[in-house]
Amino acid sequence: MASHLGGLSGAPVVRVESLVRRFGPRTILDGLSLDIERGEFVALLGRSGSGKSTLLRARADLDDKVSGSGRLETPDKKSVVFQDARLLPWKRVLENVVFGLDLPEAAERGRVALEEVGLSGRENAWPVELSGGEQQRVALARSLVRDPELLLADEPFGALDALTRLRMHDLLRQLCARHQPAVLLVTHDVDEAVTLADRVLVLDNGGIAADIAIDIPTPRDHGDRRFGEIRSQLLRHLGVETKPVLPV
Ligand SMILES: Nc1ncnc2c1ncn2[C@@H]1O[C@H](COP(=O)(O)OP(=O)(O)OP(=O)(O)O)[C@@H](O)[C@H]1O
Repeated sequence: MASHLGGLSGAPVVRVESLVRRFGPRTILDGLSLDIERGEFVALLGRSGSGKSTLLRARADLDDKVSGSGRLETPDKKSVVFQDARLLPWKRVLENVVFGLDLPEAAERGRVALEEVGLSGRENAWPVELSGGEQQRVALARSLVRDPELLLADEPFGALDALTRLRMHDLLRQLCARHQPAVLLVTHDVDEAVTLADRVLVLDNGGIAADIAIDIPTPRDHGDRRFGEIRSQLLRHLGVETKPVLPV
């Protein structure tokens, strides 16, 4: 699992200070500040429309559609994973993983990355021949082969069935432990956030409404008492009340 240890060694990987972002007259992010340390795994929860994707995709430069202010620093070496794998259908799996990677050892690195995500032997398959979960594995391999300092993930497992999602949690946890990127994961799934993250943030009213360190050793058990407490705390911040289950 990612740890905070790397954070002792220097500046944060992501620095967001008093960030304001507006679409036309609507202010979506309203003075939001946030640091992510090297190797830290941060999950971002928030109601639909609260601005999670806007934060994840925020860029330093503004344009006609987006106005705002504040400071936003992210590393050059960053990768993004979306809900859909976005593979190039006319390229084989290995070609997708190393697409645009201009290195003599690209193919070898691509093979290693595919092995890491459990897809050895599928290098020459076409994307259409893979299941949704397998395609997301390829997307993860494509991200990690670039050795990113920051991995941005926008609901990467949202389209997968529950069992595949659990398997992907295990895989992502292992990959992050090995590669130690800083991670910003947007998710609707409170359990996913508590399972994976070092820190969970709740976005509300354009700012960080809660910032909760997850003090549970990994791998984490959903049935654990502390897991349940943190889940309830987060649900309250999201405006969902949970009632304790009374013994009968
Ligand atoms: N390109 C855009 N132009 C105008 N408004 C936008 C644009 N992108 C997002 N918005 C608005 O900004 C608000 C925040 O959107 P965003 O996608 O960041 O929310 P979210 O928290 O990721 O939501 P969800 O959980 O439903 O994906 C929404 O009200 C949305 O309509």
